[in-house]
Amino acid sequence: MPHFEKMLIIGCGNMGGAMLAGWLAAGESAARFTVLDPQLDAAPEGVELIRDASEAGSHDCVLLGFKPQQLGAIAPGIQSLTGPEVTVFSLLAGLDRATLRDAFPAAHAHVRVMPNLASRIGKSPVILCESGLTESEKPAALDVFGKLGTALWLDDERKFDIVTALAGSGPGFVYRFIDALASAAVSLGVEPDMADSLALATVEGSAALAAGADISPGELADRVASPGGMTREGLNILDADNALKNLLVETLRATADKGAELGRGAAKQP
Ligand SMILES: NC(=O)C1=CN([C@@H]2O[C@H](COP(=O)(O)OP(=O)(O)OC[C@H]3O[C@@H](n4cnc5c(N)ncnc54)[C@H](OP(=O)(O)O)[C@@H]3O)[C@@H](O)[C@H]2O)C=CC1
Ligand SMILES: O=C(O)[C@@H]1CCC=N1
Repeated sequence: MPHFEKMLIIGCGNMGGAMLAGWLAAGESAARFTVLDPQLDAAPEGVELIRDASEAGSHDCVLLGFKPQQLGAIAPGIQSLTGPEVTVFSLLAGLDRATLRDAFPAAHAHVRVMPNLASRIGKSPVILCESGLTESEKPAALDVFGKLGTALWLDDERKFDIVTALAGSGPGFVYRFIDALASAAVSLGVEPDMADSLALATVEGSAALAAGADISPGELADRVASPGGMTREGLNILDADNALKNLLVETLRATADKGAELGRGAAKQP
């Protein structure tokens, strides 16, 4: 029997909505999905939208898409949806597999999933860490989430918060960088509209080139810097005392620390 044929998405806001849009854009049938979300205005065409757990039909997996801080309040009301035939996929940042097992003890398997908002356009990394899947279900899970971009297993769960910071939160940091690049140009006299559009086009083209290149981004940076030319002077500012790298180490550390804090908060809940 095929695995993960019918998914119930519980909480379909920014992230759940981006994933659902990504699956539909990838050609998945809308009939495979039901959304449970009390306030959501509408679900995409053909996707069933229910407001209460009591309205749910059958499904073989749920995708938890509400906030980690809501686990204690929501879990008791969805026990009946997470029985022994159902795999729990969780987007809840910071919440480990043990917490998911405690919250949904009857479920068949528990899988942490960390995508990002580029799921909407099929270009998200998706990190998975499982407990309880059978050998035939593992590739099926990779296939489902691989439709949103590039899915991969992380076996060492201790690294989940840091890869969440990198790949889940990462778009936030990249958007901030694009904004800062444009804003720096504005402060040096470039018109705001032109600065915004040049900064975005530069990051888009650079990422696409790096994705298709057979050399690393570090080497590509050196290729941009013509010997004796302009770019090296700018790179020297970013590289001095590892300024940019150190800033990003702090950025990822603070982000991952918050994941651990969210995890401890959820583990304390009754
Ligand atoms: N945003 C991102 O880029 C990423 C988010 N995540 C994870 O995804 C999850 C959701 O985050 P995000 O999408 O940003 O948050 P949102 O607030 O946009 O989405 C949460 C959704 O859950 C709904 N909800 C609230 N209460 C219930 C309930 N009782 N039953 C069902 N649904 C409910 C909310 O409705 P309402 O708005 O009406 O309260 C909302 O639609 C989090 O766990 C986060 O860690 C993971 C990776 C990236
Ligand atoms: O900010 C958050 O908590 C979520 C997790 C990763 C991205 N957004």
